[in-house]
Amino acid sequence: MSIERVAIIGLGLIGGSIGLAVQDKIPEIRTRGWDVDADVRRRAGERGLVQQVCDTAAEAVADADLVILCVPVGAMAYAADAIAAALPQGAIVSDVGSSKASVARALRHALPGATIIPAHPVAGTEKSGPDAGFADLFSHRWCILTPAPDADEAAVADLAGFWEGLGAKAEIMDAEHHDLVLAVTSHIPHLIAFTIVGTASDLEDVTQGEVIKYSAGGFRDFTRIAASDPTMWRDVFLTNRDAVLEVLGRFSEDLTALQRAIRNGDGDTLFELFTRTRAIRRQVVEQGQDDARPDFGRKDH
Ligand SMILES: NC(=O)c1ccc[n+]([C@@H]2O[C@H](COP(=O)([O-])OP(=O)(O)OC[C@H]3O[C@@H](n4cnc5c(N)ncnc54)[C@H](O)[C@@H]3O)[C@@H](O)[C@H]2O)c1
Ligand SMILES: O=C(O)C(=O)C[C@]1(C(=O)O)C=C[C@@H](O)C=C1
Repeated sequence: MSIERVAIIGLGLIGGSIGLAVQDKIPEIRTRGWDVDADVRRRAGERGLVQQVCDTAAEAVADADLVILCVPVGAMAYAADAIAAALPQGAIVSDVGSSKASVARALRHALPGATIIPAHPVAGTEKSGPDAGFADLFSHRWCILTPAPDADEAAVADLAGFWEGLGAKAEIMDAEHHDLVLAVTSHIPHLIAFTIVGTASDLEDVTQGEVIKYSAGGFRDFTRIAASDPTMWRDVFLTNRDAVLEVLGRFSEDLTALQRAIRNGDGDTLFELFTRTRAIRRQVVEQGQDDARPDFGRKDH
């Protein structure tokens, strides 16, 4: 089966970007969408995020061969319940959640017998909502598919082909492994940003407003990440608890070692680490994770 009709449930940053990307890059696929929030549905219609914004979830999925749930991970089960009765036989159900193992369990429970192929486009911004999406968000970015070992191979291939059609690079991964890798590369970095911006703001009393006034460079970069959607990130940490706590334990040990090095005047340890991390930055840039965010690098960003 090749995909001809996609239904997008949740029309915020990711759902809206998928809708725009399909219309831009695979226009032969028809797009319908629905969001629980009436204001989002109205704005999605105004922006043309999908060809048809529906009044109900049932109408959106009625003849879809691919349904993609683009809601916060804590809302996946509710979204699955909303489509359950109307889901066509044989349709692929996927999602874009930032954590995978617990979402897959929730979807299997809500949609017994459905063809469920979870996925995670590793692309986003700190913005959210129906005004945030853009068609090139997924260009040259990874989309990690985490099918169960007994998943329908043709459905996995169809979904991988769909994401490649949107410009992404598809990769297959075990869900638990995905959750550990993303805890390292995405979840803990966000937690660090939330923490440092929170700490700096708490220190405003001491610094009398100077943290915000003089924030440039490093702190400013952290504030972009720390501006990310609170609902989304609350749900990520609650659903990827084990992997996040494991990586956080290791991070805390490394931080304590740095604290000791600073206290002891151990410059070699600091220099060695900073040399190593500088080389890692070079590798990341060389591996060409092109940043498709339209405002990336702009002065007002
Ligand atoms: N933001 C990112 O950078 C990013 C990147 C990759 C994956 N993701 C994942 O994508 C998903 C969506 O994130 P987003 O950034 O698009 O969020 P968003 O807040 O921009 O959009 C989510 C939308 O889902 C709607 N919604 C909530 N509950 C619903 C329900 N039960 N039924 C229907 N609609 C519902 C909301 O009204 C909202 O419009 C999350 O699971 C997130 O983890 C986010
Ligand atoms: O670029 C950003 O602003 C993001 O936070 C995107 C990012 C990431 O951490 O890389 C955030 C969450 C996702 O699940 C995938 C991508």
